[in-house]
Amino acid sequence: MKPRDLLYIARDVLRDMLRFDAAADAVLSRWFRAKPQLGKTDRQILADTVYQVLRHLRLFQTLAAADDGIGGPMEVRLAILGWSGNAPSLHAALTPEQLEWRKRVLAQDAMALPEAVRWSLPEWLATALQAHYGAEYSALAQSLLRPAPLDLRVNVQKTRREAVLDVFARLDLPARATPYSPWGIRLEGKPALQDLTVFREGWVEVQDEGSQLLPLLLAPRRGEMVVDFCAGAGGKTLALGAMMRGTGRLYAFDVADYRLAKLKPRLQRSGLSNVYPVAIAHERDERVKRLAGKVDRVLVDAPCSGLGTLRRNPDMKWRQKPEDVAELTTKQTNILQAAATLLKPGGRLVYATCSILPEENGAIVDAFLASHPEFERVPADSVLRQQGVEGDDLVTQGDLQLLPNRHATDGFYAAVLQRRAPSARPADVASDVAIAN
Ligand SMILES: C[S@@+](CC[C@H](N)C(=O)[O-])C[C@H]1O[C@@H](n2cnc3c(N)ncnc32)[C@H](O)[C@@H]1O
Repeated sequence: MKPRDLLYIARDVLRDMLRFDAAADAVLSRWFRAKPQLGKTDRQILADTVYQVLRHLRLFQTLAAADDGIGGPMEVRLAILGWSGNAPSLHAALTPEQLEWRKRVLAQDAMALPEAVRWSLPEWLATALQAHYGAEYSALAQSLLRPAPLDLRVNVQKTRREAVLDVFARLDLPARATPYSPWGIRLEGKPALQDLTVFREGWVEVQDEGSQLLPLLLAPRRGEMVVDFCAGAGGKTLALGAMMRGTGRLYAFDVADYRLAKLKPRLQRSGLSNVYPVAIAHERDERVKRLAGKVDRVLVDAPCSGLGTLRRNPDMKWRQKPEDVAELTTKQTNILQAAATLLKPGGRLVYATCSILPEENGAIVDAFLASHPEFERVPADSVLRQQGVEGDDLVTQGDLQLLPNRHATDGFYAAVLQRRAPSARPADVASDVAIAN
């Protein structure tokens, strides 16, 4: 497709996306389906351009409003500023006037603008992050603007990380072991995974390194009864199933059928036979109640604002509002309480989110512990150490706290909780041996 035509498609996609009534990836997929004539490179440029605009939206809108020297609707000017093709395609896409305008606008000194504009954060979020992260706010805000790398998790049910790294080396695809997760591989580029045998055969799955640490905190053992309470498309379910070496029973609950449906092909590739997807109506569903007191370990990967994943989903910062976060915290509280009833005495629960807001994280766990004296917090650093994960900087006030500026992962939070055994010994994490290998 001619770059100039692509620029105007980007304008139309942005017009749709900036209504924020659907997730950006869903809007983009709809456009890809509507425009089958777009080639692979066209799609890449289109995706990179509109995501660049979503990341820097507040800055671009401010800059483009201050200098409207080329006229036309705001969406065209945003697409011009966000254009992410190479130099020849840029010159082919823009008129000389547009090129000149782009150069002039992007050369403006943004330092004079307020930080929240420079880092393209809505005011409420900038205020919340600044209040919680203090001196780290600036580094965090800037790290959220950078695109995320492509991380993979090696399926230990089928292979070892070294074997996959060897395959990538032979294919000349730059890749390296991730620093924290024992199963993680970080790729430099973004190869089409569907074309790779290692992917088709279930040796690897796409999963951010931070997300890989949550199953490690739950540390399920062979033969146990485990529930992934908010399993979605099963990113963490698959890792848990592999840690259990395909033994025991792993229930994958979720209220969204369509998300569980996406787990099915992944399960097939994974070679796991211990996973039981169950669609529940809500957290108090009869199918949940039937397992009360019978489960060894429960993962609650709670529905959240997703604000820790802005590198991948920059639209979330524009779609989420403070009142949505307030609604989510009620949901999180209810889900945590219901999930906790499943545990046997001595059982472990991990409460996790991909949010960086304290009200969805520590505040939920603190309130739960205050009203549930039969539970106690287990220090996440000791659990991680038992699992062979080094990194004291991963844990803040006893809980896992991952941030893109510190750990080059998405933002994740997780607390490890244990239901006290009747003998009421304090959390004896030392007796909790590392996963059977
Ligand atoms: C953060 S996502 C889970 C992502 C998933 N664990 C993964 O690794 O791919 C949260 C999930 O919670 C589900 N959910 C929302 N309300 C729920 C409820 N009341 N009970 C169980 N799951 C719920 C959503 O459908 C969504 O799939």
